[in-house]
Amino acid sequence: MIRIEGLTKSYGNALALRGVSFQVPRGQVVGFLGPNGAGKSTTMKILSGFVTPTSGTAHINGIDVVEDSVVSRRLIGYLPENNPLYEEMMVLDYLEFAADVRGVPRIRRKERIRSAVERCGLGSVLGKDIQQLSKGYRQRVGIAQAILHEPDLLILDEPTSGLDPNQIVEIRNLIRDLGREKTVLLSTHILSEVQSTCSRVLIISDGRVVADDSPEQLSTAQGGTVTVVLASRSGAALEPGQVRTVLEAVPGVTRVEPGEAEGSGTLGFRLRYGQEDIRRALFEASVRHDLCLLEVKRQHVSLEETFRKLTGGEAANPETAPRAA
Ligand SMILES: Nc1ncnc2c1ncn2[C@@H]1O[C@H](COP(=O)(O)OP(=O)(O)OP(=O)(O)O)[C@@H](O)[C@H]1O
Repeated sequence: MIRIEGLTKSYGNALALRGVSFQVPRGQVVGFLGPNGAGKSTTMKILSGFVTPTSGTAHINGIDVVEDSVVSRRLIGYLPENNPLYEEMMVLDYLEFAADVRGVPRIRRKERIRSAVERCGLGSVLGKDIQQLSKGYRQRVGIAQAILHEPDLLILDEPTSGLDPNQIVEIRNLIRDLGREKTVLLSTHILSEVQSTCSRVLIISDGRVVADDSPEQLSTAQGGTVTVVLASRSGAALEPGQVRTVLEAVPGVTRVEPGEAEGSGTLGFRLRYGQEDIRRALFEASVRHDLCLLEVKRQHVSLEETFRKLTGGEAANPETAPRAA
């Protein structure tokens, strides 16, 4: 559905995209994550035909978005960042106007608007001016205008930004519902949103894609910690330094830190690991060294930690951030 190859974009001397490539097959709901200024909106604007790339190509369903932007735009429903709407218009008038702009044939217009209104839950506000609406309802109007022409691909730039928690849940449910029949690319800063809505995550930092995987795999690939509580099998006193040496030698363990014990005669440690699951090797080492594992608890790195690691932490701004790996 989407094929992007070697996309670059410079605004004057500033390079917003430094060679972005990815593909999205039909039917996926993809979360596009990245710190401020990473290049998410620029990528989405290029796909939607509002910005021309400096180099590289982008295709929607095989249609070049630069060469054939009139055709490619028909395949896309786009909700821009900040959702610009005509505030003084009534919701119904605005949707009629949007259907006209989108080239929805007159004969189909009524039915398409009815369907978008129903899907986005706008029935009760059709007669209101847009300026009277809450931010949540405005986002629904923005999504309704994006689906009027029944596009196969939805590009949603921060659809839940500025919403309260209830509104966020409602818009998320709407996106999940739309994702059952459409391909969706949505950008967000909210990591939990990606976990609850998306089957795939693309992380972009400083104009480059730095990760592309399912939310679960992304966390797993970054490793995590295993907390253990150990006792001696024979009843002999445990010597912390010796036990630590045993644990450090377990294949896959990258660091051993002190952890919580469970009472006298026990020792607790926190073991950091990379990609490998260390639990089997840990069990075997314990048996070999006459140790009894009273507790083993594994925790993957959270998506939030993964994001910070891949994007250079809080200072992840193209002007100031260290270049991501
Ligand atoms: N019209 C423009 N003129 C000059 N620079 C721009 C323009 N639009 C974007 N940029 C710059 O390009 C870079 C990427 O911006 P972009 O808006 O694509 O990032 P983003 O990931 O969407 O950020 P945010 O999460 O803050 O919306 C930033 O450094 C930004 O300042």
